[in-house]
Amino acid sequence: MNLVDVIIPAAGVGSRMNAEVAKQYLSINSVTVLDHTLNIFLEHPAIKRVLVGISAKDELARKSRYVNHPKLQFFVGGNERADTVLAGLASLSGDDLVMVHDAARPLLSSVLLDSLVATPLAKNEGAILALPARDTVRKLEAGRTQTIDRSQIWLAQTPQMFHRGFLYNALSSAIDSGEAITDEASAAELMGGAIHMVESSPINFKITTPSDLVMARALFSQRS
Ligand SMILES: Nc1ccn([C@@H]2O[C@H](COP(=O)(O)OP(=O)(O)OP(=O)(O)O)[C@@H](O)[C@H]2O)c(=O)n1
Ligand SMILES: C[C@](O)(CO)[C@H](O)COP(=O)(O)O
Repeated sequence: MNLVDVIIPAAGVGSRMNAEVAKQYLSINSVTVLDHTLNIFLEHPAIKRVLVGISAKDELARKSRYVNHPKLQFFVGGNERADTVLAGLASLSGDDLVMVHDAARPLLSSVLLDSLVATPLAKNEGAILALPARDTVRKLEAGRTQTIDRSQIWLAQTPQMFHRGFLYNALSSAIDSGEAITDEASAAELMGGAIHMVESSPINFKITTPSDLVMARALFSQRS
């Protein structure tokens, strides 16, 4: 089995959630979103270490129920998600496999994690969970619509897995060149890296807005 380090970017402010605290600290069934996410990785046998990127001003991360877990470490993140991930990569050494997973995706299943971990990766490749588009896809530009061939459209999720050295170089280069990148695969593509798409589930959605939190709470209630 591949042994993998995980970086969890959790240094965002959650502006689209518009809540009193950053969304990773909102509660679902009395457990924070971050702790739900940590639980998935801390329980998984393929995971070596879990590195959580938090804001320099964070006063809540160390209240985690896993704060003393031997696999868990915190580091200070950056202004953008990519800066947080890069800081996490800089705190690791070697070229082992590393995964990046949003703190705000607490509904990842261990079965999907197994599928990703089992994906063989060359040094300049990546593997990500992604969801094929199900609905008709339409582009709206300058008031005109155009229907796009949905068979080629995949919605990127996390985790996203790479060899550490390749991802470090790809993210550094994308940040230095001022490219606006929202995930690791975008940076890898800019370096010519091939990305394996591992088919995911809509349940692994990201909690972004208040309606996502409602759905996540309903799904967790159904589980318990
Ligand atoms: N500087 C940043 C910005 C985001 N993230 C993290 O990246 C993940 C995905 O980002 P997103 O959903 O955009 O979170 P926020 O930036 O917090 O939300 P928003 O864009 O609504 O402000 C989240 O777990 C978030 O905490 C991070 O670690 N460092
Ligand atoms: C990485 C990501 O979750 C993939 O869907 C996403 O791109 C994160 O940030 P966003 O600002 O919500 O696009």
